[in-house]
Amino acid sequence: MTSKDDHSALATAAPWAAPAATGPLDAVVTLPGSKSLTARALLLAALGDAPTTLAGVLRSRDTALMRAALTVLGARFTEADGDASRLHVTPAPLPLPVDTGPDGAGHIDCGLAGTVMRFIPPLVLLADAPVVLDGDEGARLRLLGPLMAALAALGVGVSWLGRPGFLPVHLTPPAGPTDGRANNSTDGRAGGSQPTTASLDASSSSQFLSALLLTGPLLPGGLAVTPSGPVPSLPHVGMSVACLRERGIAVDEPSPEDGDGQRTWRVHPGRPRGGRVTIEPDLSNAGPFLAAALVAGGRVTVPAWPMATTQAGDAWRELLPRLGGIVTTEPDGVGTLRLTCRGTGRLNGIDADLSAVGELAPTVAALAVLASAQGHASRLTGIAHLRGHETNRLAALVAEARRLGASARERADGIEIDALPDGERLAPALLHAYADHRMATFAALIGLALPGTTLDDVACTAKTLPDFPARWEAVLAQGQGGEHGRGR
Ligand SMILES: O=C(O)C1=C[C@@H](OP(=O)(O)O)[C@@H](O)[C@H](O)C1
Ligand SMILES: C=C(OP(=O)(O)O)C(=O)O
Repeated sequence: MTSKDDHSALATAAPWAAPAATGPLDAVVTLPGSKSLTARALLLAALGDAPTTLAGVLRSRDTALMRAALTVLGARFTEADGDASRLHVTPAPLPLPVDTGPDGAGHIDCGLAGTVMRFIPPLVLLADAPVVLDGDEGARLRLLGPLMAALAALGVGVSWLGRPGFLPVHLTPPAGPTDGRANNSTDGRAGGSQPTTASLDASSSSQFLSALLLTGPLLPGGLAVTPSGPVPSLPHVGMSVACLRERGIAVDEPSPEDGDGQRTWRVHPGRPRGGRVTIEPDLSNAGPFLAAALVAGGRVTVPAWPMATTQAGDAWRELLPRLGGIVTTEPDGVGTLRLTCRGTGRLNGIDADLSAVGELAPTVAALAVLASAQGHASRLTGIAHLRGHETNRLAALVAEARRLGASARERADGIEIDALPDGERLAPALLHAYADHRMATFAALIGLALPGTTLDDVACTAKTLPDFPARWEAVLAQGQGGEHGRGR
C-alpha cells in the first residue's frame, strides 16, 4: 500500500526554487508542536484513564497518521474550540476495539512515520482483533524485525506479508488477555504482580524501546525491558519516560553506569492520567530556521523555547555556536525563553558525535557542506542508524554534498566532509529530497548560499512541518527589505 494522500500528489510537482539570501535576516519564527511529543501525547491520551485535552498539537502528515491509527484502535479525537492545535481525546476502552475490515483485521497506514510504524505494534498486545500495518515505499525499507521479535516473545502472532523484518506485517493479539484491565491504579504503582519482561535489540532505533515503554503500563504488572546492546537517540527514550511520569506512571530508569545489555527500564502498571497537556514547539524543526542566520547573517529568534526539555533539538544551543553562530536567550513566558541565533556569514567545521541527536544531522551537514567552501573540514559520527531513517541519510547526504561539488564520504558510523581546496567553489544543483523532510530542509539551507539551487520535492516537509515553503520565505522576507510583520 502506498499512501494516496496530498503528500504523494504534491511530490510530483515541479522542482522548488530554493530562495537565496539577499541580506542579513531579522526574523521571529513561531514553530508548531513537536512531532515526537505530539505522537506520545496522542498515544498516551488514547490509553488514558480519562479524556485529555491537548494544546499545541502538531498537525502534520506523521501526526495525522498517528491519529488515524489510534482511531482504528478505538480512540476518538475532536478539534477543540475551532483551533486546529487543540484536541479533545476520548480514550479507547480495553481491550482496544479494532475497527476491522472484511478480512477481519484493522488496517493502519504508517506513511513514512517511524513513530507510527514502531509505536503502534505493541498496542496489538491490548487489542481484540488482528492489525495489518503498511506504509510508503520508503517505509518498507525501515527495519521492524527486532521490535516484532520482542512482541512475538510476548505472544503476538507476527506474519510478514513482504520481506521479513519490514512492512507490511499482519499482527495477531495473544490468545489470552495480556492487557492491564486490572491495572486500575491511580498512583501508577499498583498491580502488585511481577512485571512482564522483554528484551530487544534497539541498536538500530530508539523507537523500538520507546514503543515498548509507552504500552508498558497497560501490561500485566507493567513492563521491565532490557535492550541487548547500545541504544541511539537516548533523549527520545528519556522523552518517553518523562511523558509517562507526567501522566502518573512510575518508571525506574537504569543507571548511566550500567553497561550496554545491562540497562533495564521498569514501567510500573497503571492507566496514564487524562487531563490537560501542552505540547512544546518542535525544537528539531527550529534547526533549519536558526541555522539560516549562520548562512545569511543577521538573527533568527524562536520564542517559547522550553527552559527544560527532553527534546533532542535543545542541543542546538550547543551545536550552533560550534558551527559559528552566537546563541543567546532571554526570559519569555513562564518556563520559556526567547532563543536567538546570530550569524556572521562565517562558518566553522565541526567534529561531532551526534548519536544522541541523530535527527539533527542533516541540518548540521548542510552547514558543514557550506563550511567546507570556507576551508573547514567536518566529521559527523555515531549516526550509523541514520541509514534506517526516512531514507539512508548517510548515503543521501554524501550524494547531495557531492552534487554540489563538495568532497564527502560515508564512514561506518557517519560522514566526513573535506575542506575545499583554495579556488574551488560549490555550485548550485537540482537536489534530491528522497521523500525525506530533513533532506528537503538541507536543500533549503544550501539554497540560501547558492542561488539557483532547486529541490525535486519540497512537499515531503509536510511530514512534520506544515507550510514549510511559506514559513521559509516569510523568514527571508523579514530583515531583507521585505514588509512582512515580525512573528506569525
Ligand atoms: O521517538 C521518537 O520520536 C524519535 C526517535 C529517534 O529515532 P531513532 O532512534 O530511530 O533515530 C528520532 O531520530 C526520530 O526522529 C524520532
Ligand atoms: C527520523 C525521523 O523520523 P521518524 O519519526 O519517521 O523516525 C526524523 O524526523 O528525523
